[in-house]
Amino acid sequence: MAQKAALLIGDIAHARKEWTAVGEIAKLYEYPSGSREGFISKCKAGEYKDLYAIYRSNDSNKHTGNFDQELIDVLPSTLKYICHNGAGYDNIDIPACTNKGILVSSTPVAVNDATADVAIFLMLGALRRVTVPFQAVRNGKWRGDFQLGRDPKNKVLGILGMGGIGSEVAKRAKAFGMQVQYHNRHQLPAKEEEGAKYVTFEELLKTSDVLSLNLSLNASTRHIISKPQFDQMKDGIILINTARGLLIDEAALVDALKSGKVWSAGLDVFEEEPKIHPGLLEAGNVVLLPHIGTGTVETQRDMELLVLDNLKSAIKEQRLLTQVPEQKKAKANI
Ligand SMILES: O=CC(=O)O
Repeated sequence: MAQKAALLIGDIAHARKEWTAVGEIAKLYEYPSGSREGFISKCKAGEYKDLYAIYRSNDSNKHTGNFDQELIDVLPSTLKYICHNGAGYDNIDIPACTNKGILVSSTPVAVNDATADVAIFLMLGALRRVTVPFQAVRNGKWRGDFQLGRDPKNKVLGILGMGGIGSEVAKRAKAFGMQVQYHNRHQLPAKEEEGAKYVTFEELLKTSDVLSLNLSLNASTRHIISKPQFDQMKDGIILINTARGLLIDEAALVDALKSGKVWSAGLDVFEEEPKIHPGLLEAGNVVLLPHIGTGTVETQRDMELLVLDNLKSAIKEQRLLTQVPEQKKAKANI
């Protein structure tokens, strides 16, 4: 039987040695950088005609664009697995992959701690409205227009999306003396609830002092926080988003910040990254980070190793370790 081939798109920064070792069980290709057109023409020219598995990442999306229907159509028919580096995979058309018999994995769990840490960092920053004094001290104005902040203690934290990251946010928030409640489509078993109270989406909006978004982006969650949801929230709510920018209608958020409905916000993700709505850049009550939730050496290495474990398992055992849930029932067309 011919040797299977694996393609790395983009870079591996922390597990290069482990990627090279995959060469013992597969032929290796790399597409380190380039354009979408360049990648599509290589596929069309049959350069990867024996390809069995791909390693790609949210970061390498800049070299290929989204793995949408157009791109999936030109991938070689020998391709069976896409091992994706990222907890979010909204840049991959999963139904299109399933239809072509391609199975996809992502990197849940490995991202949980680092992303939850950034959610808490943003929450504390938003509670203290840190942006104004943070900029003032660097500009030689000492505290500038400093205003008093708020304590997390005794505040109600609402978590929308209590998966791996949401649970870690809940654990950390309890250490600050917060009361935690959450909403998911289904209530979790008690042992996975981290002592948080299950409430409806409406109740979450109406009763949370701080709202943290920890859910994935898909067609049904796009703009899940928009004007009608802001209208239901408590006046002076604090909003934290470390998940995906498109969960929030940014223009509606800017209005809600201006009106005081939202007292402050902490954002690591934006609707049209790397563009940021000018109303957010101007607002002194918003803490901004440039999508660095998983940006630690330890987490990046853990994520890369998990992708490689998926890749090796696909090559050796025709099985993914962390297959995306939408595909759990799909079978590889092997
Ligand atoms: O945004 C980060 C990720 O999806 O892992």
